[in-house]
Amino acid sequence: MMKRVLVITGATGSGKTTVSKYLQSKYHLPKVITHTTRKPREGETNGVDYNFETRESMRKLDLLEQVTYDFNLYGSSMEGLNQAWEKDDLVTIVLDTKGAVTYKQKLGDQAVIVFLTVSEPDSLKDRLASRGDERIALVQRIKSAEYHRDLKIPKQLDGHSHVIVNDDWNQTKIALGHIMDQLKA
Ligand SMILES: Nc1nc2c(ncn2[C@@H]2O[C@H](COP(=O)(O)OP(=O)(O)O)[C@@H](O)[C@H]2O)c(=O)[nH]1
Ligand SMILES: Nc1ncnc2c1ncn2[C@@H]1O[C@H](COP(=O)(O)OP(=O)(O)O)[C@@H](O)[C@H]1O
Repeated sequence: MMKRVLVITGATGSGKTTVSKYLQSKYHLPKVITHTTRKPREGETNGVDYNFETRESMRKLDLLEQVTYDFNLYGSSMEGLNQAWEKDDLVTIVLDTKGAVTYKQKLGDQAVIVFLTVSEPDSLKDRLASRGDERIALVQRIKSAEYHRDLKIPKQLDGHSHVIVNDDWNQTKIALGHIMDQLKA
């Protein structure tokens, strides 16, 4: 089987982490752990949710791509991707849209993109608040250029992605099931 990576992308609060966790538990897809200089949120574990880095340790990594998102650095390595591929031919990764575009450009058909969105962008703020994000962090996030950019699918991915409107979780599970059926066929 060709090795592939299911790239989950979309705005903050659109449900990327929820989808990634569901794909891990229901379909046993290994997740590529990426690196960030962001501080861990409550409940996040180093080496599981992210490899949490300092600017110093981030600089020493050999990264496939790196972005700045809301003043923090995020990046993923070929080593991390290969580690996940050692476990399974189909793996998943959560990226911002800029990272998703890079993956599509570098990996072609090996990168299968899922763009998550909601029909009412204002609902994202409520979801972030109910997730427990600190108010200051939330306000800053919503102001960031990256947040606004990721509300819309980038033109390079338009027509080359599965788009899921994640309003209703049961519908999203059905849509993911269809994507998984296609990938396994
Ligand atoms: N390009 C890229 N984006 C990443 C990477 N790791 C995480 N991200 C993205 O960075 C953004 C911010 O992530 P985070 O602070 O965890 O907040 P979230 O949006 O609530 O998941 C999200 O769009 C993530 O998908 C990475 O290695 N590369
Ligand atoms: N379909 C949905 N309906 C309502 N809330 C949702 C839905 N999908 C996810 N959520 C909730 O929204 C919040 C943000 O989701 P999360 O997966 O953390 O988003 P992201 O990783 O894209 O920032 C979480 O509290 C999550 O439980």
